[in-house]
Amino acid sequence: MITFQNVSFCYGKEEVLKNLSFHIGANEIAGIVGPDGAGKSTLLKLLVGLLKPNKGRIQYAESCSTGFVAEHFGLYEDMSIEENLLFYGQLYGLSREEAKQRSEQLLAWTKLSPFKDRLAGHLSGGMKRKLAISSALLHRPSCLILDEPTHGVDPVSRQEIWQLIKEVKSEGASVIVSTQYLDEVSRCDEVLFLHQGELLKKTSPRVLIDEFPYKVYRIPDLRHMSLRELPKLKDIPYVADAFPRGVDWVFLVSREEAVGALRDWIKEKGLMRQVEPIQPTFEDVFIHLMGKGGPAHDRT
Ligand SMILES: Nc1ncnc2c1ncn2[C@@H]1O[C@H](COP(=O)(O)OP(=O)(O)OP(=O)(O)O)[C@@H](O)[C@H]1O
Repeated sequence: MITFQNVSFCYGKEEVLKNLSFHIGANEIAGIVGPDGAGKSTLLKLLVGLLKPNKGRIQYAESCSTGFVAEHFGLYEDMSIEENLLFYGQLYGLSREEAKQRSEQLLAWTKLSPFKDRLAGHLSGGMKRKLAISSALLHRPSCLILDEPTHGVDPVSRQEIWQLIKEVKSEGASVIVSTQYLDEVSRCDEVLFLHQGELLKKTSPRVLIDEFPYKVYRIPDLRHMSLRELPKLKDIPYVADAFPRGVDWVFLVSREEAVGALRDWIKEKGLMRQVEPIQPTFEDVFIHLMGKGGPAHDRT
């Protein structure tokens, strides 16, 4: 559907996207994941053609049409939900009948039907977000592009937004969606990890977890332990990384020998704790990828 070939982008002299190459297929949900300032919004603006690359090429399939919802989108706040939808339908060149039919479908998908006469200015954050996405879907684009659609919305709306994304996919379209929430990665077919303008990895969530080269262990509840101990533990042979998560400490381990050394440390500190194996999460994978500055710098 869309192919990036060695694409770089600069704001002035600052290069914020660096030599990105990837392909997004038809009927695929692609998640763009990365911390603040990684370049997610810039990448999406290139995808919709709002910005042009300084280097490289972006190629679109002939059938590709896009719908876009920016992170800070605009709605006509003094118009009702239904009026907003019909108005966008008009902007996209739909007949009133077509716009009405499509609006009804979108209102059902988003569960906004009972509120269709409410002014957009009087909606909750989650409802506004769903209306903005619906407005971008009136013309049935083959590729829907969403910049952080679930940022700051309540958990129920977040669930409904992902349900809507699934409906869009079931119609045959692709969805490209940026997020800071790593738990949303599992909902995507492909995930692109961006860090400081570089693409660290593009793969399916399952492969990401399956190929993670470390076993993950946890020592529970070390809230009273000084964080100054962590670097010492990172220096244990075959401990690839160690970091706190909540009150626990988490360890990425490349060989089992490291677990024995962690148990020795627990004994030495006089603690009653176990070293417990746990499933790697997308957060573990991402922290590890970022810490290593990408696969090219990987060490085991
Ligand atoms: N219009 C602009 N002019 C100059 N620099 C910009 C502009 N927009 C973004 N940047 C810079 O480009 C880099 C990437 O920003 P971008 O907004 O694409 O990242 P992001 O991953 O979407 O982050 P966020 O989640 O905070 O929006 C950041 O360093 C940002 O300060």
